[in-house]
Amino acid sequence: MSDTAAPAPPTPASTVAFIGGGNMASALIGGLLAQGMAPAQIEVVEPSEAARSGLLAQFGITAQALPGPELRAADLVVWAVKPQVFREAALQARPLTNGALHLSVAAGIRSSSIAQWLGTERVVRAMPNTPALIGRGMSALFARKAVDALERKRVEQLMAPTGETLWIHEEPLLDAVTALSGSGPAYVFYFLEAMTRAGTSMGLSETQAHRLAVGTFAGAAELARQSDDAPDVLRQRVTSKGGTTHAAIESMEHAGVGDALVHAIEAAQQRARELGDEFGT
Ligand SMILES: NC(=O)C1=CN([C@@H]2O[C@H](COP(=O)(O)OP(=O)(O)OC[C@H]3O[C@@H](n4cnc5c(N)ncnc54)[C@H](O)[C@@H]3O)[C@@H](O)[C@H]2O)C=CC1
Ligand SMILES: O=C(O)[C@@H]1CCC=N1
Repeated sequence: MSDTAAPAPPTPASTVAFIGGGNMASALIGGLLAQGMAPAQIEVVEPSEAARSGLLAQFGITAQALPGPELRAADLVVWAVKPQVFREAALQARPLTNGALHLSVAAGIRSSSIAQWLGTERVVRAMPNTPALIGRGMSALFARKAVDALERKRVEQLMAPTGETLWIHEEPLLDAVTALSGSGPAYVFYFLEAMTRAGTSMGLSETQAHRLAVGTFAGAAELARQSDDAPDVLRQRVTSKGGTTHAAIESMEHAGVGDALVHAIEAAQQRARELGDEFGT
């Protein structure tokens, strides 16, 4: 018998695993591939045949219908399933993912529930939004205490191609983030729909109205981003005394549009809390 130790089996390259391969997972996977990660370093568990075909066509990734031993190579597991199925999915994958850092994008589900289901304290939550698909997302991140600085960097690196990130240090605020920026793109689209409807009812074509509304949103948002002035100051600059904008803003104030929007966002926050209560531990 030789006293030379047998060569160690090659260490598999570290991989990132996604549990759930829908919209949010796709946005993150697109970013990882753009960073130069190979499709073979990305594992996806996705029960829907249609979604698996989509992942293969879009990214060249062969997703698995069920969690299997390939998950063991993942040092980072991203949870991109709906809150309603998180617990079941976590309990299924738990024996295969010990040792990994976990990142959840699920709305409402608290990190204490995730830690309990997965049997680890190494849990980060992110709340992204759909502009992540084009690298213009706005995400907030929250890490449990056991997550070290290097692991936080790892998460930042994963999120970087999707847009801006912001760490928050009080987990309950993630429900506010979910309500504001997580759901926020839908509010913008809702306004765009209404503005386009107004345009067509005044005689513009659908295409003209859509282009004018989208261009206005994009330009005004960029102006707000670049300007040192607060939105109310920027608004006042558009609003000539006795002019057209004044007539519109007066009408909106009379209808309570601003307050209604605040109430709507509070309803979203409340729903995020309920999701945590209903589908958490
Ligand atoms: N869509 C959005 O704007 C945002 C969504 N989120 C959160 O991201 C999470 C995913 O949302 P989306 O990607 O929009 O949903 P989605 O429906 O596009 O993707 C979820 C995927 O999970 C799969 N799935 C179901 N059961 C599974 C299981 N047991 N194991 C693995 N995969 C399973 C589904 O087939 C589906 O493809 C949700 O928790 C949501 O709260 C967070 C921020 C924004
Ligand atoms: O509507 C939802 O529940 C998810 C979370 C934020 C955006 N979409």
